[in-house]
Formats: sequence, C-alpha cells, structure tokens
Amino acid sequence: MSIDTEKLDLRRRMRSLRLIADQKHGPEAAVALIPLFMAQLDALGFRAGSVVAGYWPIATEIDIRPLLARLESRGAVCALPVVVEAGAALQFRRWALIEDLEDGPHGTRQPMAAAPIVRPQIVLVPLLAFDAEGGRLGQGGGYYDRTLAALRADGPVTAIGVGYALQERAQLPMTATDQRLDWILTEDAMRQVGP
Ligand SMILES: Nc1nc2c(c(=O)[nH]1)N(C=O)[C@@H](CNc1ccc(C(=O)N[C@@H](CCC(=O)O)C(=O)O)cc1)CN2
Ligand SMILES: Nc1ncnc2c1ncn2[C@@H]1O[C@H](COP(=O)(O)OP(=O)(O)OP(=O)(O)O)[C@@H](O)[C@H]1O
Repeated sequence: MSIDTEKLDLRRRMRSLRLIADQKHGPEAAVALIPLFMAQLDALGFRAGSVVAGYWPIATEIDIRPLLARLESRGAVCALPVVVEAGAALQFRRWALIEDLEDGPHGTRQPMAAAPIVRPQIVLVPLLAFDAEGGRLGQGGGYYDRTLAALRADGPVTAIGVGYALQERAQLPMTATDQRLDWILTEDAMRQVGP
C-alpha cells in the first residue's frame, strides 16, 4: 500500500473510532482537558498575554472551547485558524470568546476579517490520530504541516495535539513534510512527545 493510500484508509477508520469516543464521553472529556493543561502552564512558558491558537471543533473533534475559556480568564489572547487558500499556510486571527465568527470552508468557523492577525506561541492542533513520537494524521489538506513549518521557521512555537486517548496509534506513516507535535493532550493525560 502506498503511504497516501495508507493515510486515506486510516483517516476513514479513525473518523469512525473518534465518533465512538465523542458519543461516549465528549462533554466530560472536554472538561477533563482543563486541569491537565493548567498543570503545565509553567512548563509551556505561558504568561498573561501569551497567544494561544485553538480551533473551532468540527465533526467529532474533541471540544477545546471550555479550555480556551479558562485560558482566556488567565490572560491568554486566543486565536483561531483561518483558511486563506488551499495549498497555503493557515492564518491566525485574534478571537475573544464573546466575539462573533463567520463560516469558513469544511464546516469551520473563523474570526471575522476585521480581527487582527496574530502569531501564536502555543498552537492546539486538531487531529484524527497521533502517536507517541509526535506523529500526527490530520484531515489531509496539509494545512497544519505548512502552518507549523512556517511558524517554526520564524521563532519558537509549541504544537500541542489534542484528541481522545483512543486516537493514539502505535506508529503513524510519516512523510518528509509532516510536522511533529511537541505535546499530546487527551482526556487522560498531557505529555511531552518526540522522536
Ligand atoms: N476544527 C478544525 N478547524 C480547522 C481544521 C481542522 O482540521 N479542524 N483544519 C485543518 O486542516 C483547517 C481547515 N481544513 C480542513 C480541511 C479538510 C477538512 C475535511 O476534510 N473535513 C471533513 C469532515 C470532517 C470529519 O468528518 O472529520 C469533510 O469535509 O469531509 C476539514 C477542515 C483549519 N481549521
Ligand atoms: N510544508 C509543506 N509544503 C508544501 N506542501 C506540503 C507541506 N506540508 C504538507 N504538504 C502537502 O500537503 C498534503 C497533505 O498532507 P498530509 O496528508 O500530511 O495532511 P494532514 O497533516 O493530514 O492535514 P491537515 O494538516 O490539513 O489536517 C500532502 O500532499 C503534502 O505533501
């Protein structure tokens, strides 16, 4: 099987698996993320004014909005990704949780065009699957790979993959452009990962 076919097949199976976790304990898992993340604020170098990029969950992605709300109350500047064009890196625009959003592609919601562009120090990355070495399988657009590559070329950034514990795989197929995650956050634990 080619690596692309392998990823395609794994995406399909991971979508069904993620649905099970989401239906079983989606809301509890969303809340469980909060203390696990807050315990690592110092290790992450977080301070009031730090820019944290989240995502607006689509389909059965784990819901990080309760975590973003807590971080905002601690002084974080929150941001959400904006798809500029297919094949390009994502942009991040500032988003206070009380502010309106507009529809983006693939069922995403994104900050209004007037919201300022910001550079996040911490990026919460959505995923279909992850492994213990920071490998990640996303939706297949390559958006986060291009985005993390661009951010890393420009200075320090911490990429935290967020998902349900059952989204962990033994070893994901990786290609040259795949960007690794620095941390993994699930409803069970938050841990540093790497090759
Ligand atoms: N919540 C969220 N926001 C995000 C992403 C993401 O993965 N999740 N993206 C990451 O790149 C970017 C948007 N790109 C995307 C590219 C493809 C699909 C996609 O194929 N979605 C499926 C339905 C989702 C599912 O069933 O899991 C589809 O449209 O068929 C989604 C988003 C930026 N914002
Ligand atoms: N830095 C990059 N520059 C150019 N193309 C890239 C880069 N990173 C990834 N790509 C391309 O994007 C496509 C999709 O990559 P991949 O299958 O790894 O997506 P993904 O990480 O699962 O998706 P996403 O990040 O959007 O959730 C591939 O064809 C890959 O070659």
